[in-house]
Amino acid sequence: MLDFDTAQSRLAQAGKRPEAAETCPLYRAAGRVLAQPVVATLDLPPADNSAMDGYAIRYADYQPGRKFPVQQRCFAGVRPQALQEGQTIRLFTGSLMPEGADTVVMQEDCAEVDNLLDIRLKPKNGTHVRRQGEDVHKGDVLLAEGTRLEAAHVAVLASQGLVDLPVYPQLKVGILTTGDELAFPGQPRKTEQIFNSNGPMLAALVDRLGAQVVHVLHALDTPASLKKALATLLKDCDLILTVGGVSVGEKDLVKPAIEQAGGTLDLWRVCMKPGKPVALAHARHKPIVCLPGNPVSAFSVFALLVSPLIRAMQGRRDIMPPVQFGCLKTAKEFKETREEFLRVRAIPTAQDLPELIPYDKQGSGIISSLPWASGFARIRVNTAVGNGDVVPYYDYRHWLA
Ligand SMILES: Nc1nc2c(c(=O)[nH]1)N[C@H]1C(S)=C(S)[C@@H](COP(=O)(O)OP(=O)(O)OC[C@H]3O[C@@H](n4cnc5c(N)ncnc54)[C@H](O)[C@@H]3O)O[C@H]1N2
Ligand code: MOO
Repeated sequence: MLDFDTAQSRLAQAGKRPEAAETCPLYRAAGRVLAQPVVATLDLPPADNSAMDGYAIRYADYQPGRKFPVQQRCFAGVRPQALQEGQTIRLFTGSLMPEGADTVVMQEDCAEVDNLLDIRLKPKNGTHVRRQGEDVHKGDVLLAEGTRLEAAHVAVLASQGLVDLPVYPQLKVGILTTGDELAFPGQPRKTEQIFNSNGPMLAALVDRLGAQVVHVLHALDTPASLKKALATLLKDCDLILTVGGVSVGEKDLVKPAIEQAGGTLDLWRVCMKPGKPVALAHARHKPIVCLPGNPVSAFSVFALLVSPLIRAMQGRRDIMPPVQFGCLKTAKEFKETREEFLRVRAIPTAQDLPELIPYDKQGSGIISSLPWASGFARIRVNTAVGNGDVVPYYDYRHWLA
């Protein structure tokens, strides 16, 4: 059995990074991955402007008690006149600074009567002016290639006036569930069947990572059914995720079906709990990850082993999310012969580290543990861990994004 960290880095490198780029409109850019760095072509702000509703003056003109005639009322979006000596121009937040003015007096610190401004509080030289380029300089690298675009990045791109962006094509993922005991939600369920929760769950996980779910297929436990499904997935997808049928049972036919389709098995079985029977194969240069059928195992393997592979194949820069730490709060002691990933809920505390509370049922079929938890606590192999011990914590927010 392969150790967890080796398996994680081998899976992360099991796919090709994208080469081609395509164009995506700004309004559809959230969730996409930049294929080129973005360099500023515009200073931000593009020109000095007022940070307050107030009055522009030349600081050198100020004397206590002096009244300033209001030369112009200059709203944001209006071009200001050049300020004449001893005068003031009425400005609003975002109005451009008039030529010759260097200071803005907030309207709360002065009073305008009959077109004359009386400044009641001595201003500070240069105050309340937002300087050209103080945010961004023309030529700055704003976003790196491989950045996954979120709303914050869209704000930066829009502020440069960009409408079309170079992005990598969306990764196409195919999902294959297996097993005669499964009925899809919406289909009639026989007494001997359970609903197929892994198919929809994996589709949601893939979608959340910003990849495209091309197929969610189901194969019966027969070589012919598996062969047909694999052929479709290999034709249409860049990455294939199968689930179930990879353990040691007589109907665990997925690995032989991949080999029959011309694939080669790269690894099988990782020293982790849940998730041991996970396999990695390649067919037609495309990675196929075979996830264990138990729903908690499939979910955990996806987060910890598959998500870095997907990020890499999407062309993202940061493929391995941060691992944090937390303090276990438990009445039990944990010790396993495999690296264990407990489903835990992290509770912030006044101290540095959050408390990690394990769900009371930790079996691989306990679906209710998944939405209850906020992440996984890692229990090192053959190491007894109990209340108050500090352990690595893998937060869903990072590992499923
Ligand atoms: N003799 C042994 N038995 C098992 C071993 C072992 O080492 N020796 N390993 C156990 C471990 S650990 C796991 S994990 C499972 C993995 O088995 P498979 O990947 O072959 O998965 P299946 O047997 O097909 O299914 C396991 C379990 O999950 C349910 N399942 C499967 N697919 C779905 C789905 N799409 N939605 C909901 N539930 C699903 C299935 O009904 C089974 O209950 O093997 C252990 N056994
Ligand atoms: O690996 Mo299994 O995933 O322990 O249940």
